[in-house]
Amino acid sequence: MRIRVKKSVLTFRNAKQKNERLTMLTAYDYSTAKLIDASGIDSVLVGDSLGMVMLGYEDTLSVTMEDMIHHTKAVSRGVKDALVVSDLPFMSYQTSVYDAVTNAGRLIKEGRAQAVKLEGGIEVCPQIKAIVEASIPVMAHLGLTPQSVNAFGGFKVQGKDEEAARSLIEQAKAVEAAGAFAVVLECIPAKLAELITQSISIPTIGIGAGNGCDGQVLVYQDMLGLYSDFTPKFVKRYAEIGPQMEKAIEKYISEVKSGAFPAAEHTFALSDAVIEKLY
Ligand SMILES: Nc1nc(=O)c2c([nH]1)NC[C@@H]1CN(c3ccc(C(=O)N[C@@H](CCC(=O)O)C(=O)O)cc3)CN21
Ligand SMILES: CC(C)C(=O)C(=O)O
Ligand SMILES: [Mg+2]
Repeated sequence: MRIRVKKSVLTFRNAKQKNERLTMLTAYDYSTAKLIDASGIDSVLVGDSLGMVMLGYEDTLSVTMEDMIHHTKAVSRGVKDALVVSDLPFMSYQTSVYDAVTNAGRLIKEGRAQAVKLEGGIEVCPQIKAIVEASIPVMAHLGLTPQSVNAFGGFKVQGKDEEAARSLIEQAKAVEAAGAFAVVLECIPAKLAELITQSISIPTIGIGAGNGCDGQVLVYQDMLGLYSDFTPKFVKRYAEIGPQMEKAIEKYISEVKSGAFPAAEHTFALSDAVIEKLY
């Protein structure tokens, strides 16, 4: 049996010191969160990617605080051991330090997350500092920050030239200094992610950032073959659950049509005495 231990920001701090890799997956609902937690994951992220994989939007920009709270509540009810981190959605923290602290507080108080994540570097350091001062742990997020999709002109790899690479190293140092307990590095060259990882003392969690990070995160639908709108290069498919679901559903349809389902064992009986009276 797996030994189960409640994870916290200390798990993240200790992991970097001990050079142990951290594991993180997204979850957006109770049943999936429960399953992922029971597998022994360190952290569950209620990502604003839910706008795409759960709600069918083309990007994450339409996701609201209400969406995030709704899904964070469900995930928190399913998780016992993992650290639950919840994304602050677009325009819930960019507008002001006040909005950032208020909305971070809602994800903790109403959603029952244990930490929040927000996108950006130096420009959001006042927000990171204020949220941390309110005793809410903050995970930062640099590189391909999807809430900037329109500024980037698409979901494009970041930090490819010298200037952009230097800037990302500075941004990582800045979010650490502002008090972030970890930082997601999304879609940046592996060598740059490695350099950033060596340059700061908080753990880096990579997605499309190579093997030199202190941990990894993926969207669970991507790694299980449950999402097919696009498959980024950084995704490894650990299972093909989507096609398995399709096969099972096709079988259900054909068995209902043929009358093979439900069988006797799926059926509730009426006693002969009652049947006799009714007929
Ligand atoms: N299902 C899902 N998985 C994710 O990883 C994810 C989301 N949704 N939604 C929010 C963001 C958006 N992400 C994305 C989306 C597309 C690419 C993509 O198409 N990347 C290209 C690279 C383009 C380039 O070369 O610059 C690729 O081929 O991987 C990457 C990250 C990551 N996040
Ligand atoms: C991909 C991860 C890092 C994320 O921010 C999300 O799922 O929203
Ligand atoms: Mg996100």
